[in-house]
Amino acid sequence: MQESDNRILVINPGSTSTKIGVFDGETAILEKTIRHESAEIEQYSNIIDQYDFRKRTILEALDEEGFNISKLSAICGRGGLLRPIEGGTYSVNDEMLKDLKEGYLGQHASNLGGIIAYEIATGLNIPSYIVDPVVVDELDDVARISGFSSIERKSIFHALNQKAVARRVAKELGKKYEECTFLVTHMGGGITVGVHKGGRVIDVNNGLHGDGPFSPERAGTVPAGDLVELCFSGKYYRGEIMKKLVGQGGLVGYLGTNDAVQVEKMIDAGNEEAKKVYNAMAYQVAKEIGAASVVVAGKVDGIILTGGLAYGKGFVNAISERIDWIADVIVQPGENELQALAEGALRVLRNEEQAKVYPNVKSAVSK
Ligand SMILES: Nc1ncnc2c1ncn2[C@@H]1O[C@H](COP(=O)(O)OP(=O)(O)O)[C@@H](O)[C@H]1O
Ligand SMILES: CCCC(=O)OP(=O)(O)O
Repeated sequence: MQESDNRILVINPGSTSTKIGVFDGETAILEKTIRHESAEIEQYSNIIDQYDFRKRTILEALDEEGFNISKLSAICGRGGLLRPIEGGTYSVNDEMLKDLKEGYLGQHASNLGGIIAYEIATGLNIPSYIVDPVVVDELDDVARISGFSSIERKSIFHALNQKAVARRVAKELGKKYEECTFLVTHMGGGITVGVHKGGRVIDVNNGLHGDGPFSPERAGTVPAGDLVELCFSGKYYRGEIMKKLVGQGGLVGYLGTNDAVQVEKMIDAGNEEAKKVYNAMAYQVAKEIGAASVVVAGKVDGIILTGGLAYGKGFVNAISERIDWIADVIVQPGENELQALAEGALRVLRNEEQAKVYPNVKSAVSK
């Protein structure tokens, strides 16, 4: 190991996968994605119930690759649905663990990132961190107003990857991230479209159970009145409705799978329903990007398409042909989250930054 004191394990639990990495300094020596079918995930009623299964998955994967965890110097997990906070690297502390276990702003696999990081790290007597959690909140005030005075719009999105990819593209363009205006679209289990301006994400759809396009496992925006009728129809418990919005929504609801590769195979085999639904998802993503462009009056340096779905050429084309009149479309398939987690931890381990203490300033924003 080049940098003997800086071997970092990074843990990224997503809705359709668990991704892990081991880094020596900035260099990845292991990156692994373990995909989870919706049937495997659906047997758990709460995210916290997935704790043993996800932790075991991680430890078994490390074992298979012959990694000795006693050599680690820190563990960094993807941060979940905490109170709204500014971006950065945070030490996992008791208050954070409490909010992650409860799911302060809701239930999502990323809640497990900090918890698993802490549990493994404590056994090894090393520090644990999270970086740029899904609740990073940099919204302009105008974007908080929903139109329903009892409900405020929230910033829940792929903050870690959106920021990491936007920084990478800015560098490739020879600019600073803070000088650019990008519309960044992350397309994974959930789909979020963020408006990045002056180094802040000033507007974004709530990708969990708020608004925006439907996704492999989420319903996105649904007609509000019809949803209210369904909630009070007596046919469903609260938990069942929530599952129809998150987990069993989107592609899962229509086609029974969260796997876009599978959907593409169904389409190739002549399944017309799969074609219609997949095309509708591309249509909704494009529509959301169009709406986001209006936030900055069309003055956009680039539209970035990223996340697992950005590997799908047909899907990307179906989006691009509707939006490429706005700005150049830059496709960055997959994500940079493992690297971003490692770099966030490294900045602290190298004393370039101090770890932030949770919770901080923005936690006054209402639930
Ligand atoms: N080569 C590919 N072509 C099309 N879709 C893909 C490809 N690879 C992965 N995907 C899809 O991307 C989605 C997962 O994206 P990902 O960013 O890994 O999600 P998450 O982090 O939420 O688990 C899945 O629907 C998966 O099938
Ligand atoms: C909760 C917003 C982030 C998100 O949707 O992540 P996944 O795509 O990994 O589920």
